[in-house]
Amino acid sequence: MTAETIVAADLRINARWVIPIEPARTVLEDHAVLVQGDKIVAVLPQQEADQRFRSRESVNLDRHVVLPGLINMHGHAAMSLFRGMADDLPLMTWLNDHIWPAEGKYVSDAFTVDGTRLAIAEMLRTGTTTFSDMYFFPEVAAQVAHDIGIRAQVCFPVLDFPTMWASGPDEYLSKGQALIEQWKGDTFVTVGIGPHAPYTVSDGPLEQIRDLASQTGAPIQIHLHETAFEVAEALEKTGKRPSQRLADLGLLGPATQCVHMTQIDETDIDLFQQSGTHVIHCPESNLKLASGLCPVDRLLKAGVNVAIGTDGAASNNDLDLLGELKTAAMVAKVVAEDAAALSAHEALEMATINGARALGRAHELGSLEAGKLADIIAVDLSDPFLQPVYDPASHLVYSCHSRQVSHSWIGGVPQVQDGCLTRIDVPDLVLKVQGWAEQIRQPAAQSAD
Ligand SMILES: CSC[C@H]1O[C@@H](n2cnc3c(O)ncnc32)[C@H](O)[C@@H]1O
Ligand SMILES: [Zn+2]
Repeated sequence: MTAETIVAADLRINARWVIPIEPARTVLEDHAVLVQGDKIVAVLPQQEADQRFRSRESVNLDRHVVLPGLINMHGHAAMSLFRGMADDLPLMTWLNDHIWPAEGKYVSDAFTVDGTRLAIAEMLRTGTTTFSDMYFFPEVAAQVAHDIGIRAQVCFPVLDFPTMWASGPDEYLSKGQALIEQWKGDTFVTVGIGPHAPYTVSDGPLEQIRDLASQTGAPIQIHLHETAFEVAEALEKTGKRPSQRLADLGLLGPATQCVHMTQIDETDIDLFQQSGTHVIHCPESNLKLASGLCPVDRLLKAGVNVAIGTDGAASNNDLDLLGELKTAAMVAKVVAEDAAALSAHEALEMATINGARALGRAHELGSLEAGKLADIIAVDLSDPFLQPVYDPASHLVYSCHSRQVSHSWIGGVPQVQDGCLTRIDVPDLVLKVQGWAEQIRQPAAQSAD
């Protein structure tokens, strides 16, 4: 018998429970996660780790559950500066009468720096390690995410009409193409194409988007079938459901992520299943704007990949993915009329491995397995009101609050330690956010005088 070689590691995380996501629906007890550089090298029982590894640093999390970092697949990060500005409105009134005028007035590169930092601070603090963004000044959001060290899919916007970022489809696409080139090969930032919605982007630009995506491999993310009105209006104008129009234009496929999908019939399910298109479910935004609800259970049973997103903080009104999971699980049961629909483990898969699949990064993200990137979070289950703990997966989805996220590492780098952000100066950020709020609040204050 030969003595086993001792392997060096940078970091050892000892956890009371580990939910690795792969293998599916597994809860490991008293295991260790070993990290070397930016990757996981082993997930194994602590006693075995004692024999096989020597680690430079050890973190003992003996009241915690450790799992892969969460993946928030849809949002508009800088819109955090509009949180609570226009509530209790349906989608088109919210957009036409409140959000789009405010964006025209306030959104700039400086707004995007501070708004994106605010969103990233909230997401990191609540367990997200990768997010997808669709907003103006994507070059700014990409740089902010990269500098902080959070992973981001940054989708540059495309609309038929001019905005503060571009004068029309040709400029959106040429600026976006330059961004794709700039970030090629980066481990933190990937660039996607973000046609806003079928009702704001016409066929010509959609065809250009299809060609750019196939030339570059860039993913496409689009708001789709958000409301019954969107589908009815499209049927009236084009004779087609928006999903069919996108399919006919060649836009559906494994690199396409469709956000919302509250209106689904059997033809949509067939299109998505056959093309490998992903659905991004945003239940809280759909509830708050009274848009409708995505039938997640039906889609999952049909083999469609469903990931989860918060949408922006102006329609949610937070970026807390654990909270979103609870909502998703509750709503899925009512929609399916089945209490077994979307179990706690399935909900956790939506926020981890399914997000990684939608990003085309399941080989390196979404589970705690040797060889994958060390994007790891820990949630402290010692709170008296979390006792007893029979099943940590149940607690994560149904009982925890995001403040119980205690630690987070991205590529092995600590981002949250004992509940504190390590790489963002929060007091300084809050001062800047208050400065924006004073400007944005001004018109209401004047009219009240
Ligand atoms: C093209 S940049 C993103 C654009 O989308 C707007 N937006 C935010 N939330 C939603 C939503 O739920 N449906 C449609 N559009 C949305 C945002 O304000 C930007 O203008
Ligand atoms: Zn959105």
